[in-house]
Amino acid sequence: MQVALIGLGVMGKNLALNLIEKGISLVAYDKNPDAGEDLLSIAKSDGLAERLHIVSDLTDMIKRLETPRSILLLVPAGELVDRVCQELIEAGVDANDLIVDCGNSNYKDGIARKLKYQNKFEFATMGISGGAEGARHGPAMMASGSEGGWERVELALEKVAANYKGESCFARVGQSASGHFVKMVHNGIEYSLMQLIAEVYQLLRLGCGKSPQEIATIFDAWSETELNSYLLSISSHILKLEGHNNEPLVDLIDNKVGAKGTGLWTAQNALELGIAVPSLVAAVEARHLTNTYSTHAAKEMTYQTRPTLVAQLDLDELKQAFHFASLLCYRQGLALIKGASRTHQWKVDLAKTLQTWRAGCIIRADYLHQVAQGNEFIDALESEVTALRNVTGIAITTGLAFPVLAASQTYYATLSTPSNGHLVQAQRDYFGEHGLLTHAGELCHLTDLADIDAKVR
Ligand SMILES: O=C(O)[C@H](O)[C@@H](O)[C@H](O)[C@H](O)COP(=O)(O)O
Repeated sequence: MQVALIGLGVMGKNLALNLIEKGISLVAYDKNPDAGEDLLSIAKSDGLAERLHIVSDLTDMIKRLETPRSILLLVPAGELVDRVCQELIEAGVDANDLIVDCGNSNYKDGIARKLKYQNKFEFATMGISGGAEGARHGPAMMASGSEGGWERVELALEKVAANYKGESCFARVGQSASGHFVKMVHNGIEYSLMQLIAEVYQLLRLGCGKSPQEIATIFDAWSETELNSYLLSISSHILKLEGHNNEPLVDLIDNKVGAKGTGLWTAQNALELGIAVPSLVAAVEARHLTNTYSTHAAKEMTYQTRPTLVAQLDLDELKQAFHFASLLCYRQGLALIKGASRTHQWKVDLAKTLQTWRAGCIIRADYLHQVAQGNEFIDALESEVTALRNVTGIAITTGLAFPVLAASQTYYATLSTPSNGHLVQAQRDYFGEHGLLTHAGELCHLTDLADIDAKVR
């Protein structure tokens, strides 16, 4: 089996080592020759170099590849993807060749490129998750499209991808650019889970006066249960890191949170599609808010722990609330994927999607089998519904910020309690003249509708 890989940055280099380690013959290229040299020296020291060919230009790459060719792109999202595609066309790719964009590209670009290159080569998309570690030892791979070329490479990628109980975390999840959409939503859920863990940490640290070490101990205990997840484990490890004077390393990190765009796209697309994902949107806004005040101002902010509050907070109830809110983050993400798939006729297979998230990716968690059981399972978790309500209530009274916790509680309350939409509709009707109040009047046989017409000026 032979594939090519263009882009030997952190993800590309590690995926290259994974591919050749799994017995795949690889032709690799990066416009920065040092990246190729670096990869070759690592491959040599790992005894993997015999299956690796570093080329210095794309024409040489095209010559070396058996036809039809399979080429993976791991270059930064945006116009660079098109520049490389154009260079590959000039280098001689043909209509039977498969080129897969594996970066964090916007799915809308994927749809456009599929049309743009349809007579030049087969363009496909695949989301890869797991960071450097995942790429090296087994990432999650969310592929999409019905291009004939997939048959040629999917066996190899199934081997390269993470594996969960004998099943590969490589799958073709749906049509067209749904692979990038699913990866985008993966990242949207990632943002919300990271923020949720930070909010539980904040409640325990500032709300209850616990030390990072004590919070790490609580997270470790939770990791012994079905709450075990990659993000909880790394958070516990981070909170245990200390300097020479036992100062928590986490305290030396600036509060300003970065973002490369996939979370924002998730929020934007959800609003455009009319699908509510408040926990995922709240996580994006929480990052934005950290950038609205200066580092100095942040340092000036003080907070006094309130003993009364400490007594109220039950750790087991906190664990239940965290679990439930986490499930709701996935629920919102899956609802968004389902809605987008319907709108774009992508036929996304949610079971396959969840299979790709079982291992290797950033949002992998032991409770994913519960997510797979669907909303009925979540709705049956009555004690956790109460726990989320109670903990959110206590959290709010601290005066600290809990955007994802509160958004998750509000999301579930909106789905499970009577709506107040009728008044909003009546208000819209009042100044928008949709005839709703008049119709309501007629329904209850009001003969004189003067009261309705007597509008407030
Ligand atoms: O699944 C993954 O491997 C990660 O999600 C990866 O894609 C990347 O780390 C994110 O893009 C981070 O996003 P931000 O930089 O926006 O936090």
